[in-house]
Amino acid sequence: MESTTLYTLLLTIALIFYLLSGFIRLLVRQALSPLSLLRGPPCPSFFMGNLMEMHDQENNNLVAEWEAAYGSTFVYRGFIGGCRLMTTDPVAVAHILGNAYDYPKPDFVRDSLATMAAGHDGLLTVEGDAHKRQRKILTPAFSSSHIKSLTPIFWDSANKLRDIWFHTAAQADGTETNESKSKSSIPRDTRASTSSCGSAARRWTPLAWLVRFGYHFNALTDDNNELAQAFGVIFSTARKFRVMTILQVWFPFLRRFRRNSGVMIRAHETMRRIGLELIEERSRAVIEEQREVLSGKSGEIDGDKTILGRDILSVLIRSNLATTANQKMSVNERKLRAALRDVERDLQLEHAGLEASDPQLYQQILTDRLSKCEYLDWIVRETLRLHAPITSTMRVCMRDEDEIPVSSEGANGEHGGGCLDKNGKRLYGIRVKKWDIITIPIQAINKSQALWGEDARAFKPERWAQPPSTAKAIPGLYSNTLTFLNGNPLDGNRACIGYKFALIEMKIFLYTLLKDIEFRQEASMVIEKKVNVVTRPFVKSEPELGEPAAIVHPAGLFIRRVLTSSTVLIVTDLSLHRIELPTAVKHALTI
Ligand code: HEM
Repeated sequence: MESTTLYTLLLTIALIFYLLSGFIRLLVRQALSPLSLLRGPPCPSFFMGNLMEMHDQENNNLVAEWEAAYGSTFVYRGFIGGCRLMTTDPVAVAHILGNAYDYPKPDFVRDSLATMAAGHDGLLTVEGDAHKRQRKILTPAFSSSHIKSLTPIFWDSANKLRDIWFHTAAQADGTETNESKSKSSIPRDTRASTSSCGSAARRWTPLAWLVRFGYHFNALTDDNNELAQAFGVIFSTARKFRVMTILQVWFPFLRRFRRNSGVMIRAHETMRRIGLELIEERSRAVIEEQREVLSGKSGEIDGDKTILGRDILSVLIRSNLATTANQKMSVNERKLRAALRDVERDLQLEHAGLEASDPQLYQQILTDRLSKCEYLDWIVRETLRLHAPITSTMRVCMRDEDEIPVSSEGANGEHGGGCLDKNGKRLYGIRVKKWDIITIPIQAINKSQALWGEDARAFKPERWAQPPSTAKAIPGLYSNTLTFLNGNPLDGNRACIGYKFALIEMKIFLYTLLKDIEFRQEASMVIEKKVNVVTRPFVKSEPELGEPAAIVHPAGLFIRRVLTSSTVLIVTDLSLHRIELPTAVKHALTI
């Protein structure tokens, strides 16, 4: 054989081997994984494992069925039959989530989150020291006192959304008059169709987030807003089941050939540009503000006074700039003032006419009352338990080897505790190796009958009067649910940083919308869940609507304006939950 031919042959073999090496490594890793000893459902496809049947798991009880058949800890199959651990065992979950830096999100999950919206350097996607640093910087912006100062923005947003619905409802029926543009004069018999509410509601979620960072309100109503269009592109391409997507998980070079990548890149560029503009604009304003304080032209920086002072970005920029002792002291001062203001407000509440004479103060007291309203609180807890917007999360073991402990006392009602392997041997620790993938089924744990009782899948706010003691084992940040992930981290905390934000915002939105609008669902309307970055309701019976319509995030509440019904139907499941106004929201409405 000629030497050039030989070289060409060797080069070709080396190239093929290089291209296949990732694949071969994956096969070897999967074959050696101790997870292959565990039980689990049959694998319907060599190539896709159980992934196809899992695609609609938000709308069926697949994980619960697997749990009933194989116990709380088992394996399912991923790409080319690789074993992935799935566990609803609270002890195992606490170990995995509690050691967040040894069990990070797998590379393909981070890449997909980054591509959607989070960016490669965002808090949601970075790991290790970079995460620790970002979390430390961001934490002050999510403190209770700061969230309290942000509530006017939530109220403004809630009112704005309500007005958009009023407006589109009136437009849909051609009944809009100058008068009907105002809240009080919307015709009572106008019905907002899902389609008419669709575009405004679709735009609402991502843009409302930006408002928290100081983005202008007009974006919510302007159809041609470039940021709204960018979000539209990103959200419409999220989570579509394609073989190519699975291949991109394991062969990163294929990620270059993402569909719509040109459009996506432009959408990302728009988001980035507007984000940077916002930062620049806020930085200028904060620096100017501080210059005035230092020159004595104005008093102490009081973050509560202006919209500028209240948005998250300004707080972050301030905390980045706040290095002098003088400014640090002002935080204590602000706390003292806030405490004194609270006392004053409680007193003023006793006076009639406060809403008219001092609407802002009234709003603040109202917010306080809302957060203490027991029944509203139960509704929110129960909605978040049954309808966690993030239905599962994935982790990968980065320790060379580890043994994940499992409950010794029959987690989820199993006899004898532990978990059974393929040979019927009882294990009290699950051996895993580096790169083994783990799924934490948040929704299944939140709805587990073993942990929550026989009626676990029913929407029952009253359960919160006395939650079952078995549910206390769930290592959740909030209400013994995993909705916001872990509450007892050992090394690294990847629990939701914004959960208090979400809770108060949900209450304000519920209050505002329920106060002014009546709701019902037509019997023919079928609502299911659809994952588009987060899980949102989707009108299955009206597929022409495409994307989810008329949705209040994050409560997962689908609403439609109706005539004269005196009841409110809250759609939190495929079945309806009829809640008579006097019992469901009376406390909130009569504050
Ligand atoms: C009902 C509403 C919300 C739910 C159910 C929710 C849930 C979650 C969950 C489950 C995670 C962990 C994701 C994972 O590691 O797989 C998370 C992380 C996070 N959430 Fe939320 N979230 C909500 C609202 C918010 C809000 C309002 C904010 C901010 C204003 C926020 C900011 C974040 C951030 C920054 C992280 C990343 C934290 C980290 O990795 O250190 N979330 N959230």
